[in-house]
Amino acid sequence: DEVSTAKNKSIEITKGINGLDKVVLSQIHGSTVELYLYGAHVTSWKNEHGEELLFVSSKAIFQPPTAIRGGIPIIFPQFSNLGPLRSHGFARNRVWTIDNNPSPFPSKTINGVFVDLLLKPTEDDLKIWPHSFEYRLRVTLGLNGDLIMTSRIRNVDTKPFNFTFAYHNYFSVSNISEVKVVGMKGLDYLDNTKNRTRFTENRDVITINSEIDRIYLSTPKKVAVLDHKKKQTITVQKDGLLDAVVWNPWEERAKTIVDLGADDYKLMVCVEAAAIGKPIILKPGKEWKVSQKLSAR
Ligand SMILES: O=P(O)(O)OC[C@H]1O[C@H](O)[C@H](O)[C@@H](O)[C@@H]1O
Repeated sequence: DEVSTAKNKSIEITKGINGLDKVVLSQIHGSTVELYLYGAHVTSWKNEHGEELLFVSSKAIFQPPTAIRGGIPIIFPQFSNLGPLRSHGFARNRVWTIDNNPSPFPSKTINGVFVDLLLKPTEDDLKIWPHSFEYRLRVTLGLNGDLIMTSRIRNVDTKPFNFTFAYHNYFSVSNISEVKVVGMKGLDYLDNTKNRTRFTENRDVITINSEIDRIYLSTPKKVAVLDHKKKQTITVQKDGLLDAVVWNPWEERAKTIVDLGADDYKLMVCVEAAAIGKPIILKPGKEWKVSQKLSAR
């Protein structure tokens, strides 16, 4: 019964693959989240039945400076090649620290178990991106198994800076042919496979049977991934993040990605909560606060 199966919620700091530091959050009904300090990278999110909801590549490389292929990379301060930095910026390639003394941040999630991580630029980072910032990430596993990620990015410099951002969610799917992405009808998108030409989506439901790489602009707060075979819906609820990226490399492009198994593209879809279309301009002393909540039902 309910009482005898309930465990205590817990947070455990342990070693993951290749001895990298990993945090494991566990909830009383059995759901779990795992994240690496390397990249503040969530690599696992399981429901109370122990079913994995995120995709991680069978060939993922858990070795800095390579970003982990799968899970939830944090894309900051640059999405893709939209600026002078390497693809997707550097937050996913840095070792974050645990913030044991986070600045005041009331947890709205009752009975959530959470960890706070912190990233500040090093001298070398300031050479490639000369802007002082403090990035605080709170990762919360709710009592009901929801995964909530809240980002607070503060400009501690003397000049404004601009950036783009994404929670680059890789979801696990039974087969890409079973997947429907909903919430984009009537929206404009930039097609990354066509030099970011702007088009308008006219489908109610997006099905995927070839390479897709699109930045949907100003989407509703909720977008969803339906998996017919799993009888599962994953909802991405965004707060402060206007855009949503949908990506699947499909067969040919997948072959060019060294850390993606040949057939892995069938088992994943990326639906990312992002701020790309209108880059964020942050003034000195100001903080930008956004979040996403992932639910699987
Ligand atoms: O290979 P990565 O740098 O991790 O990028 C993986 C993918 O991320 C996003 O979804 C972009 O829209 C894609 O254009 C890119 O290919």
